[in-house]
Order: sequence, then structure tokens, then C-alpha cells
Amino acid sequence: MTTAKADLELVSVTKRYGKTVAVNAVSHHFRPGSYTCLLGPSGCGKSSTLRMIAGHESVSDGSILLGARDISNLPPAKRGTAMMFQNYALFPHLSVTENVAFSLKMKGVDAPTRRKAAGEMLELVDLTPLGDRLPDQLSGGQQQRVALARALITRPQVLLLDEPLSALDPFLRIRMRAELRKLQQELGISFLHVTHGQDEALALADEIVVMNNAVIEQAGPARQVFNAPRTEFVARFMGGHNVLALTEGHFAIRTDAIGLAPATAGKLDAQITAVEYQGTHVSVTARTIGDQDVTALVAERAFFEHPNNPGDRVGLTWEDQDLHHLTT
Ligand SMILES: Nc1ncnc2c1ncn2[C@@H]1O[C@H](COP(=O)(O)OP(=O)(O)OP(=O)(O)O)[C@@H](O)[C@H]1O
Repeated sequence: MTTAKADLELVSVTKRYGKTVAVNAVSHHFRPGSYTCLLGPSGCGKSSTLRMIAGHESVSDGSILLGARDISNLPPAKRGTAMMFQNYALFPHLSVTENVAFSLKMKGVDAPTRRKAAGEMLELVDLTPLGDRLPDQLSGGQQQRVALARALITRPQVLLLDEPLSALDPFLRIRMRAELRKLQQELGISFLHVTHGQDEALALADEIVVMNNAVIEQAGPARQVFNAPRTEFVARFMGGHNVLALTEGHFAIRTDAIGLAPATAGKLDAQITAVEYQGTHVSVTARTIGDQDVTALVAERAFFEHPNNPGDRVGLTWEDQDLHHLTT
């Protein structure tokens, strides 16, 4: 399957619902052929952003460009995008093949061409033997693949996915996210995936765009956003970090970059308040003299060479290069 790669660009895009500003002058360039996760807490504006790109929601201000075209005011089917919904929105009375071929039928494509195209899509998502079933005769993971095939049959340049894994149980979610990633790499088109799960975004994305309060708080390659959060919000939301208030300002530092030393031998003195065994690591939380809670994630073997218990006084150590200055 060949589909042209195209740059997607948001230029100062705003969405207002009455007095609520759901998306506030957001600008971003999505690299062609990349997997991007739009990540943020409930209500931050990520679904509104996705729906404006899909054309299911009008743009209050600004423009959306795909390739060289301004698609801001085009109907959804004319944009070069396709959307896969959270609940899959399959037609219960249509077979798997008919569901997948539905948009071609709407376009007036003849039946043999539709069947052939639907067959190719079912092959792509490994569902060839199930074409005659009805949606309620499928597992959750299979329904999701039908929804994917149905979105991809329009040969979009950008596939938009709104919380595509949230209806699946945790085990299947992890399996399906690997399949999504593989599919995106095979097709080479851009996937833009809305999620509120940090793990999901880290596992899938080439680029993570973190939204908060209707704006982009930070965007960049997954490792960069995780390792070098720029704001306290991103550090806390991505997890795996402490936010330290030091005399020079606020800093983020990964929990696995904090070491435990004997009392007074570290950079900050603290008393251990909790020890949690996590298998490969042990999570040790300590409270500093200034009442900051700091978590040290210690490799299991290292911890049990010098085990600590709640109540122990320790010194917290780190390398200054692991501190990331936070702007707010
Ligand atoms: N149709 C609507 N009418 C009025 N307000 C809306 C509408 N849709 C969304 N909003 C508001 O806009 C803001 C952003 O909503 P949006 O659905 O984009 O957020 P989200 O980050 O996708 O959240 P969630 O993860 O809960 O879906 C919220 O304050 C929400 O209440």
C-alpha cells in the first residue's frame, strides 16, 4: 500500500466552546511518517485538537495544513485524514468486510473493487478469515483491528487515533500497542494518537506532545521529553522524576539518578519514610529536613547489599549533570 507522506501543521489553532477555550493558539509541525502521541490530563484539549484535524469539529481560529493544502474548512472525507474512534463505532448489523468497505460504498465505488480493497485491508490487519462475521462475534482486539482497517481503506496521509487502546484490558492493550507501532512503520504514514497514558506514549511515540490547559507544554522525541522535562507539570506528569527545590531554583531529577549514602555524606539529609519492593528495583522514599519527599529508585541488588528501612537517616546523592532546571 503506498500513500504519500505529508507534513501536518497546526498554525495558531484555537477552539472555543462558548466561553471555554479548549485549545489556545496551538502551533505545531508534525513530521511526515512519524508516530506522535498527544499526551495530557483529562480536559487539556487533546481530543478537541484531534477532532479539529479530522474535521469533526470546526476551527475557531488559525489553520490546519496538510501537505501544501489548507484543510481547515474541508469536510472530513476530503482532508487526507482518517479517524479511529475510542469505541470503534462499528456498524453492528454489517459484516466485518462490509464495515471495512463502508466508506468506499459511500463514495460510490463498485462492489468488486470494494471487496478487493477490503480484502487487502483485512490482510494488513491479519483478519482475513473473519470477513463474514458480525462485530459482536469478535474479541475487543479484533474489533479494534476492524476499526483500523476501516480507517485505513481511505488511504489517509494521517491516521488519527483517539484513545484507541482504552477499551482493552491491560494485557491486550500492551499487545495491541505493539501492533499499532508495527502497522505505522509498515505503512510509513503519520499516526497521531491521543492518550492520557504516559507509558503508552513512551512505548509508541517518535514524538510526544504534552498538552496542559489548552496549550502545548513541551514537545520533542520521547526520550528527550522524559529525560529533560522543562516544566514541573511535565516532570510530574511523565512520572519517574523528583522535583527538587534547591537554592538555585527548581530542578527535575530522575528517581533512578538519586543515590543513598550514609547520613551527612550526601547532598541533602533525609529520613526514609517508605520502602517498596518492585521486583527489578526498590523504591525508597525519604523526607528531607526541608520536608521535601524524594524518591530513589535503587536497583534490587544494590539495595539488598545495604538494605534500608523506614526511619533510617540517609544522605541523598546525585550527579549535578542529572538535574534539569525547570522554568515554572
Ligand atoms: N462540545 C463541547 N462543548 C463545550 N465544551 C467542550 C466540548 N468539548 C470539550 N469541551 C471542553 O473543552 C475542554 C477540552 O476538552 P477535550 O475533550 O479536548 O479534552 P481532552 O484533553 O481530550 O480530555 P479527555 O481526556 O477527558 O477526553 C474541556 O474543558 C471540555 O470540558
